[in-house]
Amino acid sequence: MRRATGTRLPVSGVTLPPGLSAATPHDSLAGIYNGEEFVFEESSWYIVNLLKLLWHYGLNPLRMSMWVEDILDKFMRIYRYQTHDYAFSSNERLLHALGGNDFTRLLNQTIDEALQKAGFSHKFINEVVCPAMRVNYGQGVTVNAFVGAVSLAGVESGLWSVKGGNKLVCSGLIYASKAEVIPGTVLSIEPKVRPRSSGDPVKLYYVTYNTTSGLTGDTYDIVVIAAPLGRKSANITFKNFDPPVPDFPNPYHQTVATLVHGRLNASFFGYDSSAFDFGAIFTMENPKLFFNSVGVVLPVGDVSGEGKPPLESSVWKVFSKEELTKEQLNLLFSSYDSIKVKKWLAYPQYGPPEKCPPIILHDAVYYLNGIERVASAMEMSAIAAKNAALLAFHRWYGNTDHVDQEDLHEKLKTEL
Ligand SMILES: CC(C)=CCC/C(C)=C/CC/C(C)=C/CSC[C@H](N)C(=O)O
Repeated sequence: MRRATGTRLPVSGVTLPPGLSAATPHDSLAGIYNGEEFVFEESSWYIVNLLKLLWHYGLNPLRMSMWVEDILDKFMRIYRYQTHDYAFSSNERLLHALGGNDFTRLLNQTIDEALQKAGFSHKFINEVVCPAMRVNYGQGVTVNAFVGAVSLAGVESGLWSVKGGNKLVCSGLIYASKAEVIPGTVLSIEPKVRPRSSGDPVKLYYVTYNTTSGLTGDTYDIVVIAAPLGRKSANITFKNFDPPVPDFPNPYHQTVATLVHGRLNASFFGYDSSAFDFGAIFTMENPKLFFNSVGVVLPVGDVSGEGKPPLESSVWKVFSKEELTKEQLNLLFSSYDSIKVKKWLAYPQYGPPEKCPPIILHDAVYYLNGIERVASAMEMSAIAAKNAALLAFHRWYGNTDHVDQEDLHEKLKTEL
């Protein structure tokens, strides 16, 4: 793990000051663009930045950090609960155990409503909070307030990145678990009851999957689904379930990530190329804008700045709702030599009040991705996975004392 050099809003340095010095010559600056002009341009001088922030937004940035920190402090309780093997049978219960009604309320209101109630200014919400939602979740301030808080945590300074890419977390976990991976696509799951000469019959699930060698399958005691369910994502048929697996609406939001090796067009942003040193451009809501953010992709771990390519020949990551047309690319870049486009259903389409999909789909069928409706992030998926493992274990052995326990915070305070 390395300190992240990625997407950070210019307001985030306020809580963790990098020092009263100028940024290194290789440090690129962030700006907030409203579709016509920059409403905020980061300065490479910490003190100038601080004064600019105070001038534009008063104490809102500092208060925002404190607001997020307060939620984060309560959220971190989950690691303690899981260390003590406690599990939750629904995402709402998990959330309630961490922050009580304050947390469940966050699911039922927008980040806009929550921050307005907390006294943040419209200007700050539109110019700072909205761009953070757009870069992280491709949506505006109508997302639920919990994912809003996660998104704001994601633009603070002091984050860490995985050297080599986040995909190493998945391969590392598979390796550590010694799991045998069968490459293929799951098509259906069906309960099977196997009679036993002595005692109760064994309840199993037959999972059918398509592999390179054709259609095949196997029986399992416990099934854990770790892919978003839906017609456009994991299209799994639940055959002959009694009771049937409930249908739940699960809309996902399309995001297009375009990686471009080239030169950003300063004049598109109304700048002369010699004075244009933005490495991250966040955007406000504007129907005329065809992208959500543009940011330079930097290697993880190179804190010295040495080895970083000059901004003019960098790799840029553009997030947009739709695939960029040739005309749009030519507007945004004065020249480019290679492009990679990834269109995907990256996270839920958020819209409070949010109802989370169940974790338990059947006796021993568990579903992890419901937690994405609370907030979609790899940290959340890791928590959901550990919760499902603990839950499956406790339900298998009938340990009711470690499932859906109330007042865990108080209980663990006195236990330790
Ligand atoms: C409750 C709070 C404030 C934080 C929970 C901890 C957490 C999940 C932190 C993640 C912060 C982060 C890196 C957010 C970026 S947005 C997610 C990103 N788009 C992704 O796909 O992972």
